[in-house]
Amino acid sequence: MEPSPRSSVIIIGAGVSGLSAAKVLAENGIGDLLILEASDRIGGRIRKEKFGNVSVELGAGWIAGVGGKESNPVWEIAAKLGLRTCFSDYSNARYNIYDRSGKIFPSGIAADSYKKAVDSAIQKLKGLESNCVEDATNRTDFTLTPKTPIELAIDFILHDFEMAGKSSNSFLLSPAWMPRKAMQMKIFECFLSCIWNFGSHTEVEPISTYVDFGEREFLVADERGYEYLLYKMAEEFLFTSEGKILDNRLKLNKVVRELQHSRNGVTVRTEDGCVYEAHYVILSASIGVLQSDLISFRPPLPRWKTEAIEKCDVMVYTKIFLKFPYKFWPCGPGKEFFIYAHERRGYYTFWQHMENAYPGSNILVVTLTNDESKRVESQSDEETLKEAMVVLRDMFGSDIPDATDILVPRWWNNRFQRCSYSNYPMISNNQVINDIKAPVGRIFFTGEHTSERFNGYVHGGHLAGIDTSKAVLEEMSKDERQNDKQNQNFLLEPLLALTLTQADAVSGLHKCDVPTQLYLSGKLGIPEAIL
Ligand SMILES: Cc1cc2nc3c(=O)[nH]c(=O)nc-3n(C[C@H](O)[C@H](O)[C@H](O)COP(=O)(O)OP(=O)(O)OC[C@H]3O[C@@H](n4cnc5c(N)ncnc54)[C@H](O)[C@@H]3O)c2cc1C
Repeated sequence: MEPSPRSSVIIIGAGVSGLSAAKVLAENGIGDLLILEASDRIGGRIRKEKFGNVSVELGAGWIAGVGGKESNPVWEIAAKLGLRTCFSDYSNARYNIYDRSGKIFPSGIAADSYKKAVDSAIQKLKGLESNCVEDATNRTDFTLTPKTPIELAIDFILHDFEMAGKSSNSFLLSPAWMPRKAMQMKIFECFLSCIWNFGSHTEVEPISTYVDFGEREFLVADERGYEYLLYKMAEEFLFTSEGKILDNRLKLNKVVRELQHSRNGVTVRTEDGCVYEAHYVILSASIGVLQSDLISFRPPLPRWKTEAIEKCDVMVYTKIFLKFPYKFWPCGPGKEFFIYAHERRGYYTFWQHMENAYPGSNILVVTLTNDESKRVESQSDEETLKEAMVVLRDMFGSDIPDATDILVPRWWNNRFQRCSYSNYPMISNNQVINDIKAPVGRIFFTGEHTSERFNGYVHGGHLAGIDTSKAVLEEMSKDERQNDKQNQNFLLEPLLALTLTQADAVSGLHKCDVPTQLYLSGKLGIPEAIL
């Protein structure tokens, strides 16, 4: 198929990072940009769906990091657009832990188990801090191995919701927007104290979102959805009519399969056989997609790049929505979040009712992560519904009604996502993220996973998109300066030839031969990035 006219920049992906990048480019006069999106919509991991007559958020649900010394840019946009949000108060979740017979653990036991789990996590961290990573992981003398259902439940909340490791022994710091405020803040304080205690030796970073933007989190509860922010953003630089984007610079259902790159530019091939050319590409596909074989690169990406991509852990996070004919769970202050303690870690552990967000909606949400997410993704929704009902009957008795509807998002099996968000090692030297972010030739990488301080969050994606487009603009102006210089040399050449001796002229021409030839053949480009 004939390639389309060459664009200045092609942006792959129309999630928050791709759209933020495109908007900055457009605002800086890059009119001939093109956005290629694999799915049939914009938004990526920000996605609402109608469920039980309300809008539920299958992906990002919270605006995290509000009320601090700096203003969260996503919160600012939401406030400007009047997006409806609800404050999430997690402080009582640990006092709503149910055992399998429906009894709530006494607050003393819950507080004690929680304290032990936090202390244990801190000890492990300290072990890591003192550079005994191997040792600390293997030692069991000072750390608690969760065994009882309540210990397992708390361990799950601490690690999968705060440290987001794959197991209780992995020390990975996750984005901290997920339900767990009180506990998160507790462990966060501990992180800080670790850092202070270990002074300059430490490499544990506090969670920038909370330090910079504040500790509060707000759940988006708006019929227009979190994605409304993105439609409004798109409206600022793409042609829209009646809420629909009609601009042909946004192409949906374009699955990019190959990027062929050289000093001259990038050729993009899509699954439907289309070919697009650009001077630069901004690739915003998730880290999970980069780890998959969806997009191939010609020539292949250098080793430092592929190794960095492989090193980044991915987190799968699944919110399962259940609709009931009436509510049978406790409501009121301190009851929004509750926990189920089971012998199997992470088995339908974390619950939220949606009465605060949508009163009368009679919807419950249960959150699964990683292996449990993958397990439910691979089974039928009926099976998942059955499992969830057994859990709910354990907690609330056998006479509760069956759910009338269920919604199970499948982020892991979505080939355009392959994860919910990136998950960097907590103890790291930033090399991995720097390498993931670094461009390769004319291909620039963006997305939440490229945000050093805010990876995993919507604002991380937003800020990454802005940063990446600024870097591309910088390269474009370097190109321009170089082209101007070449132009000047080219114009001066005949003059120089007249004023120089024949010998001088020959050697002078020789000096500017290569760049001139490159210029004339249109091959002048930026140097290949550190391959
Ligand atoms: C379940 C879940 C809950 C979350 N909760 C929160 C939360 O409460 N608060 C918060 O701040 N963050 C949350 N996040 C994280 C947040 O959603 C992401 O960090 C952010 O949306 C990522 O944006 P992005 O632009 O980097 O990537 P994406 O949104 O994934 O955008 C990338 C786009 O690229 C497209 N694409 C992929 N491959 C190709 C290809 N080959 N060709 C063309 N297009 C392609 C994809 O279809 C997608 O549209 C959550 C995420 C999930 C999944």
